[in-house]
Amino acid sequence: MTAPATPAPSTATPHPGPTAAPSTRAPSTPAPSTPAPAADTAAAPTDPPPALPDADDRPAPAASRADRPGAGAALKGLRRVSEPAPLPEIPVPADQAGIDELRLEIDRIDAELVRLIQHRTAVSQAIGAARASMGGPKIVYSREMLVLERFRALGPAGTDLGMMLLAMGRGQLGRR
Ligand SMILES: C=C(O[C@@H]1C=C(C(=O)O)C=C[C@H]1O)C(=O)O
Repeated sequence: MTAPATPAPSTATPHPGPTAAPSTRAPSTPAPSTPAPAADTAAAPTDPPPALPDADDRPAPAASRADRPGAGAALKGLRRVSEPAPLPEIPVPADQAGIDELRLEIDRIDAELVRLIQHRTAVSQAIGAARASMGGPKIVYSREMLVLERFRALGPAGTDLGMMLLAMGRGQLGRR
């Protein structure tokens, strides 16, 4: 895929003393097995991942289990850009009007998610294009494992979501 016309702005502010996901995750959270990140958005979720040439440091996927020793230490490689805003409690609506109101909120959330995913994809592809132009690897598994650890806060489906985001960022770069 092509890189975005404008350079992706860097929103990552170095943060001394990262306090990433592990501190908020219960140690007893079951760890689903984490398959290798998908390399192609067009691939069915059940497809075996295609060969991924030019990766610099594989195989790291198997080491993504948060229950392995040192998982928390590994997450220190993920910077927390800012403290997350606390989320409001959502009361169960009492009537149709309340449901309609919450649906509006879902519509807003979804639109923002789509916008952010598009932005993330553009940022990821810009990094990939830069690395390719420097003769570097197309994929950095060690970094991808850190990204997936972040999404583990959402449970097993979060890992799937993280893998889909990684695949979107790879675009053509991840194809054979
Ligand atoms: C964006 C990068 O390049 C690739 C894409 C990643 C992503 O979308 O998060 C992570 C690692 C790399 O495989 C990067 O190295 O940070």
